[in-house]
Amino acid sequence: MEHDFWHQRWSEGRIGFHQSEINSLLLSNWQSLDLAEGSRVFVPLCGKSKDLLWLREQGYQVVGNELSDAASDAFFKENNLLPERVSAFGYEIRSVDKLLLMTGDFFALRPDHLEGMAAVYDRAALIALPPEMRQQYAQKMCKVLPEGVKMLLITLEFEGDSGPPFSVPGQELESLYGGRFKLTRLQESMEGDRTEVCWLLVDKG
Ligand SMILES: C[S@@+](CC[C@H](N)C(=O)[O-])C[C@H]1O[C@@H](n2cnc3c(N)ncnc32)[C@H](O)[C@@H]1O
Repeated sequence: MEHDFWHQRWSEGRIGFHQSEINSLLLSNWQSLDLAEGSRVFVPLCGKSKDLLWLREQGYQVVGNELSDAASDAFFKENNLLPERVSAFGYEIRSVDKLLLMTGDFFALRPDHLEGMAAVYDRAALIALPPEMRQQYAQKMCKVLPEGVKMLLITLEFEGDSGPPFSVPGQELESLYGGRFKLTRLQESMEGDRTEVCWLLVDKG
């Protein structure tokens, strides 16, 4: 999926994926990760998700990554947060207490960018990508994430394959992440004719 596709969606406000409330599967399943307060949590392809704020409120150090500068800017403005801003490691970085947002390409991330990350929260990131990019995305994740990391992953399952969003069934997740992680299907909820599925991934170590 080309960068221009996402830049255009943000500039035209075509962001139907954005939720005005905290994701309910996040709320009911996050405790399964059993993370210590203060742990570092990575939120890839985060848009301007309010889930970032909820994670911060739980006492974690939250690091988001988003391609669109418009999305990052909107996140801080809409939540009345005044970030410090620097350009570093090829990313535009905005930060406030316990929350840092790296604006730039996910696929350019390196392991040192995600040092000490204890967990990942992926909602609507993997399902935003077409099949060949999902492979690259999962490979990149496995390359840059430190050992012992856990992940809460929220996917969609439905008939049809013209996305985004794309349906990502359990067998595909197993082939993408099963080499490194043990996958557990925690919960699902119906969203119209789509099923939103929440997975726990634990590093096999
Ligand atoms: C379907 S949205 C999900 C946003 C967010 N996770 C949420 O729950 O609202 C996918 C997001 O990924 C961003 N994105 C797409 N390609 C990216 C890339 N290569 N690097 C970083 N972000 C990217 C898009 O700009 C978009 O905001």
